[in-house]
Amino acid sequence: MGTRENGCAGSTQPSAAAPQVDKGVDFANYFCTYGYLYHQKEMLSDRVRMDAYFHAVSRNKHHFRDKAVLDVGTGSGILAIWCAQAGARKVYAVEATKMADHARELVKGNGVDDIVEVIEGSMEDVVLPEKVDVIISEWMGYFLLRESMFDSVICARDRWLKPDGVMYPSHARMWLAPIRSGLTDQKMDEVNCSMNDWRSFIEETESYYGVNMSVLTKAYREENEKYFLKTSLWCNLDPHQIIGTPAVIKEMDCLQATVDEICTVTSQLVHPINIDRSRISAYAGWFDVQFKGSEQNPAKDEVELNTAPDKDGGTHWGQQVFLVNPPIRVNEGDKVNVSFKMSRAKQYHRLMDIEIISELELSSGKRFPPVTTKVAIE
Ligand SMILES: C[S@@+](CC[C@H](N)C(=O)[O-])C[C@H]1O[C@@H](n2cnc3c(N)ncnc32)[C@H](O)[C@@H]1O
Repeated sequence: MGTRENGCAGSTQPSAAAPQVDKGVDFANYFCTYGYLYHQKEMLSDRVRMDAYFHAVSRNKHHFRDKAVLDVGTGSGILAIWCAQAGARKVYAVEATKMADHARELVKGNGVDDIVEVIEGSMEDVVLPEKVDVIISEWMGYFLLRESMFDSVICARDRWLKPDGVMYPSHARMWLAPIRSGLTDQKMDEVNCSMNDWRSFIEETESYYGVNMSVLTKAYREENEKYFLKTSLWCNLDPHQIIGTPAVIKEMDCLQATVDEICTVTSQLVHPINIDRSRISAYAGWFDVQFKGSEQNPAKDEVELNTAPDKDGGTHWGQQVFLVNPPIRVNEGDKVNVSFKMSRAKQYHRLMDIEIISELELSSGKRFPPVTTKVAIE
């Protein structure tokens, strides 16, 4: 901690992985939606998310009492208000969008404006008058890292967290599991349907207007396959759809994590299959985060926020589903060896590209040639 090696503005040694982002483009593509109350309301209505943060703060008041807190990306101000209610001496609530005005109103309306100071600005540019004891932030995107907001939290931590400070959440994990789903067949049907429509379109265009469009057929198919099959899907899955043991792709201690290590995430996984006569038609990715405090300053009551498939519903994050086409036939006792890689999309650092190489190993020990699945998280 204390170094500025993670791509913060003003860093003396910017990380090679830290992107040079045009702020205007970033605002148009990313921040603008957070400026709307309807979007904040979606997050505020996610009971699993809300309960986790609320319990983490209210059951660990010793971390907050008389302390200085920084809320990175305060949005409506909800986390900052809870920190004040838990006894914080001062809460710096930083928000990049005009939602800061609403946050200020909400803070005042709830009588904690003597404690919570809402600062409109990008975390990377904000200067605080002191270092803080706690950094709280809800920075998680789909499959944990989409949105790349954790970069801003790392930047804040390296600049503003005291050496014995605590992160809320303190730890995070990414998970992957093979699943069965009708979605792969459904999306393949949609590609076929779209190609049938394209063929009629070609015939009509040639007969009415004398131009043969068929040289574009390959490009049209590729475009459709990218849209229907090679872009991840948002789902809240039923746990019964998981057909192999989930595996942890990555674990992070939020006090230690660096931007370099999250720019590209690679992992070798093994998923034992535990359902007979099934098909891996996709992989599902999700995350969990823990509020455990730190070694020096542990939580009294540890809380977890889990976005795994859940029969009682789920969260607004759901799971990201990566279709495997064609599906892989499996039986109980087989296992699938996976090489996983997630990197940031070249055109925009807040989106992700996924590569999953699956090698099926039968219970007899026979191995099949690896199959590669490439999917974008958009
Ligand atoms: C997922 S929302 C969470 C909002 C609120 N903390 C909550 O839990 O309901 C993330 C918020 O962080 C803000 N944000 C993201 N990156 C930021 C940055 N670098 N500086 C300031 N605000 C940022 C976004 O505009 C958005 O309002």
